Amino acid sequence: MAKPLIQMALDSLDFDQTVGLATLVAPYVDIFEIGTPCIKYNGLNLVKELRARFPEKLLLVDLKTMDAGEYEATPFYAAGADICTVLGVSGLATCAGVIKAANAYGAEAQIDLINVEDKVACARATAEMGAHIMGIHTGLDAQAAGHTPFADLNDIARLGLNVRISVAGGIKPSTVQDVVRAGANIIVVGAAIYGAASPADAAREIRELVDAV
Ligand SMILES: O=C([C@H](O)CO)[C@H](O)[C@H](O)COP(=O)(O)O
Repeated sequence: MAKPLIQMALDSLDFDQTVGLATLVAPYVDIFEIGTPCIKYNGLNLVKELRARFPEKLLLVDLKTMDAGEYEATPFYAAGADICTVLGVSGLATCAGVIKAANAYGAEAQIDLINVEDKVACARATAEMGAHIMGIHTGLDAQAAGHTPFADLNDIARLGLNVRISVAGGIKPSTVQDVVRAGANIIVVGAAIYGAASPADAAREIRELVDAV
C-alpha cells in the first residue's frame, strides 16, 4: 500500500492566520484542507493564495456541496483545487456533477459520508460512478456528542472499493496509528495540530507516528 498522506485541516476563519498556519506545518503534511467554515468565509482568493504559495502540496477544498455539484465545484478546480468534497447525503446526481467537474480538470472528487444513514450503500454507489476518494467523517458537532469515525472506517475499508479512504474526526497522536492500520489512505488532522501549543511540533509528531506504522 502507498504511504498514507497527512491532511491538515485549516479551520480558522482568518485569512492570514490560515496562511501562517499552513506555512508552519508545511514540512510535515501532504495535503492542505481549506475547511468548510474557512472556504465559506474566504472563498476563491484563499484557494489561489495557497495554490501560489504551495505549488507542491495537494489542496483540498472542503465545499461539502449539497446541490448544483458541477456548477459549484468547477471554479474551485479552475482555481487550483486538487480535491473538492461533496456530501453523500446530497444524492447521486450532485455527486456525479462534482465527479464530472473533477475529471474535467484531472482532479479528484471526495464523497463526504458525514450523516449518511447507509454509508456502505452510498460508498458503493458513488465509487461505481467514479468517485476518487471516500471520506469517513465525524464532524465537529458529532465529536462534541462523543462520536468517533472508527467503526465507519472498518465498515468501508472492508468493502475493498477502488477508491482511496480519507478519515477525519478528532484524530490525535494516540489514535493516528490505529487509523493507518485500519486502512486509511488519507489521515485528516485539525484541532490536534492547530490547537497545540506548537502546531509545527504537533504536525511533526503526527508525521513521525504515521511513518512509523
Ligand atoms: O471537516 C471538518 C469539519 O467538518 C469542519 O469543516 C474538520 O476539518 C475535520 O473534522 C478535521 O478536524 P478535526 O476533527 O479537528 O481533526
